[in-house]
Amino acid sequence: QFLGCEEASCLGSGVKGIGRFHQMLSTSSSPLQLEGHKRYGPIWKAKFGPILTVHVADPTLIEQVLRQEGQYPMRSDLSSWKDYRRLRGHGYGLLTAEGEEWQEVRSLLGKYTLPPKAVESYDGILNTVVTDLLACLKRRHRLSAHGLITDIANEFYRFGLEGISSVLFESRIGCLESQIPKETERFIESINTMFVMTLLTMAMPAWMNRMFPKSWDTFCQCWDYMFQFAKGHIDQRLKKESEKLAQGEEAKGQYLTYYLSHQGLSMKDIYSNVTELLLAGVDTISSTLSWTLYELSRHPEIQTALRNEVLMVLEGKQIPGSSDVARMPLMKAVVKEVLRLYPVIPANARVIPDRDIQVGGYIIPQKTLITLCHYATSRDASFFSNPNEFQPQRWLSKEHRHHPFASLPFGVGKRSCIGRRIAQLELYLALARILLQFEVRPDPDGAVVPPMTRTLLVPQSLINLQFIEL
Ligand code: HEM
Repeated sequence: QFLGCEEASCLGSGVKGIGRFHQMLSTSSSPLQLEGHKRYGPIWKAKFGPILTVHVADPTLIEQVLRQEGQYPMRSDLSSWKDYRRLRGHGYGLLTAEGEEWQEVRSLLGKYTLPPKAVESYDGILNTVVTDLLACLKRRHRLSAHGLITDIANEFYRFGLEGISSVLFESRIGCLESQIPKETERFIESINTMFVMTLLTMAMPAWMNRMFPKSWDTFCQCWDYMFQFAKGHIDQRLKKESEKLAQGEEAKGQYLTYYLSHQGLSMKDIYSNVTELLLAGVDTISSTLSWTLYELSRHPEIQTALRNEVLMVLEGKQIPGSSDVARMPLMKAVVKEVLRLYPVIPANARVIPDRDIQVGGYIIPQKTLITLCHYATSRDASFFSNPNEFQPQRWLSKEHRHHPFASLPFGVGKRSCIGRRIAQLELYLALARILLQFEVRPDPDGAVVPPMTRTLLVPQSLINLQFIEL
């Protein structure tokens, strides 16, 4: 149910006094954003279950919100993710922490995830993960009829989990081996179910969650497993470290868990941060990689141009490093374009906890959940010509500048994605080597696969691709 903004110049009435803002990152599905924008223009109020939220679907207005987000930007003041942590007595990780607590961890982690120099150092370990991904693809390729690999996202989930684990632990956890560890499968399943349950628990008022606790219970069980998985790996890794030290060996690690544990963070906070980083590194990578190959398979001329770019930069080398991918403008444009069309997190959110703000001539009262609809803006013909077409060249042309807030797949500002540089490096390293080994073609029987929202933006049906070995 939508309430058009034109009905009131102030969005205050009815917005104040809502008890629970469950939203974590997004309540707004992609079709809902497009429909809302079409019916009501760039700003409107809408209800999702018990949550009343102001939607903003114009880059200038999104910029206005983000410029007023304050010292400690907040995505939501209450969410089922936070409820779970309170219930179990867990700490908050970077995704869920707020205020000074958030700022402290953000500054600490940011030192190792944001400066390009710091991120470059992960290329060695990430390349070992890419080597295993290629072995996996070759195994599947050999066993398949006509090189058709079905459900490509499934291979990339395991790649995402192994990739983020390698950065967190500087060691490998076996997600890409031919015998997939049961715990890996269960971790990935837990993430997927948790996202679906996030939507269900948000759509119901709190009393309904108490009366019909199945969704809430399943949601908690998924988180329990994710925390348990992370704790197991952290304990194992830190134990190895202390054994090394006991034997007089130098134990200077180059991995995120090491940095966190040597900067005075409590074990409780390390567990919650690592759990949330593991979660953040799986679907994001898998989805972006799947959509990239899907689009490249449908645009063979762009695929060939990208392969040529990789070949030219590598000059006969087989394995690119971070300095090589930094010299691949088409690669960067392809990933940017994929994230414009398929932003894994299709809407972002902000709550300004302590003051009303003015946006596009409306007053948005403090504590209102504001949904930033960047799926809608990035498919809006006013900001991108042929908005539904895959045209990476648009990012390379100097004449066509885009509004800087029209496509924000990683968010922007102090609370933006802290893993974006790691994610980009991982995607570039994987894509470069996949394209050197394979030509990727669409599923011969395959229809168009549209995206849909399940908290995250996911393919509506499986993405199957034909791999031809080069
Ligand atoms: C294509 C890949 C990715 C995309 C599109 C993406 C997108 C996003 C978005 C939209 C946000 C919210 C930003 C905001 O509120 O302004 C976010 C936050 C975050 N992301 Fe990512 N992400 C990706 C990969 C990763 C990876 C690989 C990691 C882990 C290394 C990661 C860790 C995080 C964390 C910890 C936050 C919370 C930051 C904070 O609250 O301070 N992300 N991401």
